[in-house]
Amino acid sequence: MADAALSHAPQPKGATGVLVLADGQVAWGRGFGAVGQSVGEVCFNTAMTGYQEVMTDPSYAAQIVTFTFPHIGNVGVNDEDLESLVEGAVGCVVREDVTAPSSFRSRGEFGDWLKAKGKIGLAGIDTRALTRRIRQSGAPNAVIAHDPAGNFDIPALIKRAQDWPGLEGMDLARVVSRGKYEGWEGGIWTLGKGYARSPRDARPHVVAIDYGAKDNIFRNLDKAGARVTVVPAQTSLEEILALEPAGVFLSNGPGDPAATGAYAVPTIQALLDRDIPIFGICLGHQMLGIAAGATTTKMHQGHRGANHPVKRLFDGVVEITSMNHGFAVDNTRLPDNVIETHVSLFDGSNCGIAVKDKLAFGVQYHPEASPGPQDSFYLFERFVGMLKPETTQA
Ligand SMILES: NC(=O)CC[C@H](N)C(=O)O
Repeated sequence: MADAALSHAPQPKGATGVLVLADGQVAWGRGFGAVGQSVGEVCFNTAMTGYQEVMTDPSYAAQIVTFTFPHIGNVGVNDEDLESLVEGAVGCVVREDVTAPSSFRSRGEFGDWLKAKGKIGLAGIDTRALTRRIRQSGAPNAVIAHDPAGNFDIPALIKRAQDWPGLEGMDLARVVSRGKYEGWEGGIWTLGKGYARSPRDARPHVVAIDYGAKDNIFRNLDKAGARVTVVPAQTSLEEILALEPAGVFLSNGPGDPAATGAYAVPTIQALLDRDIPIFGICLGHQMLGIAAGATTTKMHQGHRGANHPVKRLFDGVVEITSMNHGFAVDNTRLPDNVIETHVSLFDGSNCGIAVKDKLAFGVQYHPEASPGPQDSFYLFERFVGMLKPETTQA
């Protein structure tokens, strides 16, 4: 079977998986990972490494990730390259069949791992054609389905994709947020040493609100010298203040930032009013923008990859960044108190803001990498450097 592009073709012999778009087009392939069907928005990610981090990033909740890199799964999976244990992408679309893992770090096979996580894989797809479709017409809603016996009810799958309301207006942050308070332990990973142990001396206390966070953010805050307490998305202002934060961190997360107005935005506004230092990443950045009076929009195709150039406006330096977003702060109508600090060199969209007269800033990209370059680790140091250290030991 040749790599399948989108078409209205009938089911070819041997097809055990299919991607069914809401407009009725299908791409037939070979299923792997979990058996079943899942609905979501189809996006594409251009990173050449880091598929395990991508598939465990909760910001991909309700999305089906098309990897443009053709060989996915070939270095297997391990127990270290995880960004979260909560749900992320519902499935992935890849070009080549997953081969036997080849890496000294591998502890398992990608398809088995996806299956254990209930995520569906689909191989044998012309991922270039699918990516071009997304670039031309925007990210479509679709169902990804896997059945080893090859039984697919295509009209029912089309209907499921059509009935799905889509990401716009969808509040997913509170769904994927971890449910309990957690003290954070552990810094960033290095080869041969694993994850660093946090020193126990007095450090500035960061309360990190988990809207679907990637763990490498907390590891980087730890490395930059913070003591980190992770709290759920709907933690009240009073509970946050009772923890006596030196600063508050707003995490990345899935869904539409404008749909978090019932809980996140008012809390962030109140933190701004109290002049508490704030740092937001991706969804956290977008919600900080909304709290300060900006608006967000849904992008045509979004940005997902590990080599996106971003210009830092105050000194012109270009950072190569990791990205995963489908919404953006609208930089065509920023209020006077929101200063644009970074822009995308791909399309000029907003990539960073600072709130005037406050110690509050956010970036649209992922300075924590995982996967991706480490050009922007400095942001964690800048944030923790703004904060007062605790006088007593934690
Ligand atoms: N990685 C993120 O935090 C993504 C934020 C938001 N869900 C978006 O798609 O734009």
